Amino acid sequence: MSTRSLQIGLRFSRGIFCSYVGSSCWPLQTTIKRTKVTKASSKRWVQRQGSDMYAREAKEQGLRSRAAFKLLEIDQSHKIFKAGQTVIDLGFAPGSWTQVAVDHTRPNGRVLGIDILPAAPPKGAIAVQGDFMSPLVQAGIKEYLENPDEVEKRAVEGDQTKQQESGQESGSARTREKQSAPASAVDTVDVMLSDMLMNTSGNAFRDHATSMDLSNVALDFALDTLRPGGSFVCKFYAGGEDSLLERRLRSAFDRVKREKPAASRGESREQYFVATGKKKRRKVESVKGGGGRG
Ligand SMILES: C[S@@+](CC[C@H](N)C(=O)[O-])C[C@H]1O[C@@H](n2cnc3c(N)ncnc32)[C@H](O)[C@@H]1O
Repeated sequence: MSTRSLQIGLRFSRGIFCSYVGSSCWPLQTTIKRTKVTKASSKRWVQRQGSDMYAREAKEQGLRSRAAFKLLEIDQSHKIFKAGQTVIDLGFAPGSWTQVAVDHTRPNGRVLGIDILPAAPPKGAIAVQGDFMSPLVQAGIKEYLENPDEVEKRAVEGDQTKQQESGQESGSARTREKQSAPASAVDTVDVMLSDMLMNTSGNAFRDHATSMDLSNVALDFALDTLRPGGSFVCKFYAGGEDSLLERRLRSAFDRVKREKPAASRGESREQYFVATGKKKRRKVESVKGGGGRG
């Protein structure tokens, strides 16, 4: 195992831009452990991709990954997307779900991707880099949702002035942003997607626990920000506690289904919850058993 530190800041970017929100780069020092990718394992991965029809088709259609086909199948069955919707895509990188969301919400849709890793958003989307488990990152997303036009404008302005700013200046801006980050809920999101998962460790218990943490925190955020009637699609790594997550979903949404799309590899324990028809007045406090660890 090799350990590397990454400086994670809350940065909104559009296309090839990489802009700070105003001057708010909140440096959250995050240590990410990475398993060394050996030559043999990367060769096996390349071979598998080559013989995989979804990977081939994704390449042909200009989609950033084969994962797009999972969301396309889910949308075909559950009719999640409509023109003009606001969509949040948690764990968006490399961005094929975001591409599907942009395409299916035209015209006038708005798609925001969040990922802990740096990645340029697909055309038509905006992205923020940060650890979604951080309350500061969640506050930044809520700030965006409360006034997306303003934040996008500031992102462009911030990009123009960023190069002139010193580290010290962004430190004081950070304090201002922390103080002004809104805590209020904003019911403006139509669809919340979460495909978040780091590389699995091979330890089924640990991978399941990590996945439940991510899913519960994503659901808490969805309860705060989804409109009544909104939809939540969430990847999870199956295991003993997924029935608790399902129970929470059932208390907050009219319909909840487990899905294993054809493009999801048979040997993988990943599945998806598709929850549609968010009930009115279902907030975190009324839907017990949340992650709440953020
Ligand atoms: C399977 S990939 C998503 C693929 C994506 N849906 C697509 O179609 O291209 C999972 C992503 O979740 C991200 N992720 C995992 N944990 C995260 C966290 N705590 N905050 C933000 N992103 C996270 C990973 O960095 C990774 O890019």
